[in-house]
Amino acid sequence: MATFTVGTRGSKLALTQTTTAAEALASHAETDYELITVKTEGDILTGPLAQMGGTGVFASALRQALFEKTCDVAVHSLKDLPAKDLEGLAIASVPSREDVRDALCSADDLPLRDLPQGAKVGTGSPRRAAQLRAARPDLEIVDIRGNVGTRLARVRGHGSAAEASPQAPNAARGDLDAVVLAGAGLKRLGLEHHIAELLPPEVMLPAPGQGALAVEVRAEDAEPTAPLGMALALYDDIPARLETSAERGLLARLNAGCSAPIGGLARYDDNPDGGATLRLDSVICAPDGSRTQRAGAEISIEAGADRRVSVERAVQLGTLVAEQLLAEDFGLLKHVVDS
Ligand SMILES: NCc1[nH]cc(CCC(=O)O)c1CC(=O)O
Repeated sequence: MATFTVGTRGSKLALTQTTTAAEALASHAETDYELITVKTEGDILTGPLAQMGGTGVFASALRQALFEKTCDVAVHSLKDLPAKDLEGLAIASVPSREDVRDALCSADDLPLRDLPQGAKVGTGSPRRAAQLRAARPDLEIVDIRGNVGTRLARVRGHGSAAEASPQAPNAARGDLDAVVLAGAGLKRLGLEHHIAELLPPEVMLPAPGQGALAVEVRAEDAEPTAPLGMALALYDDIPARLETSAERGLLARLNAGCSAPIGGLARYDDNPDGGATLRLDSVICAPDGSRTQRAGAEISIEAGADRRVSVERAVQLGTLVAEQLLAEDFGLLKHVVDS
């Protein structure tokens, strides 16, 4: 087939993720690709992320580029995609997932429990802020944003920044005691030496879709007979696809986006009989962390189950868990619904 074009945001993380996906697709399809950098609203606006309102600020320009045929393939961080599918486009692959956990990066590499009383911890995410406050009510949460390097520099100090060498990661200090970032982003950028602690899901439930990529194309290009169809299908990973389908099902039913204080994590585990269990856990937090509401459920997936049926069941699992949260609503849900 002819060369295909792949749209990407300009950040280092986006370029790394997009290149990984493009290389995999090109090798499955035995062809070449061309990268096209697209500027997105999320990269241009500077206000706190949580106040920018609406979902998908990072994704919309890339999707526009697909519709306009500026590119054939768009690679997104799955957690930045709105939970509702968009008519005319298809998520053709969800490749195998990176680490799903949130990472604490702190001065002197202190874990969460050892941070000094009243320590300043930076995050722009209401979900992370609320769960940090629930675990450590004494912390001072500071609203920050920017790319991974900028955020790390708030702890490591500017001269050292994200590019601090593994030999001297603590060469300088910033104005914060710690920041929380997705472990996946740090690992993909080769910055895992900055991670003091990968926060366990019991303490910090990650954002739905965290650590996963979504490869999106125009719907007709996802067909098995389309030039890239087989390559896209080969790049799709069943566990990652089912986990993220459940997590997106949860968000879709709650009508919530990535700036809502909602955590959701599904895990796919193989069973000895050849089948698997898909379990989804979720949390909604009061923004001040004073209350949290949890719900979870699981389904079993038979050996050799049809992929399309399993995806539908995963989405239903998300809906079911969302409805458990809605049924027991203690008034926290009014914080989650995006306008
Ligand atoms: N919202 C920004 C964003 N979107 C995806 C990632 C990291 C990679 C991932 O979670 O897959 C990040 C940065 C972060 O949350 O620290």
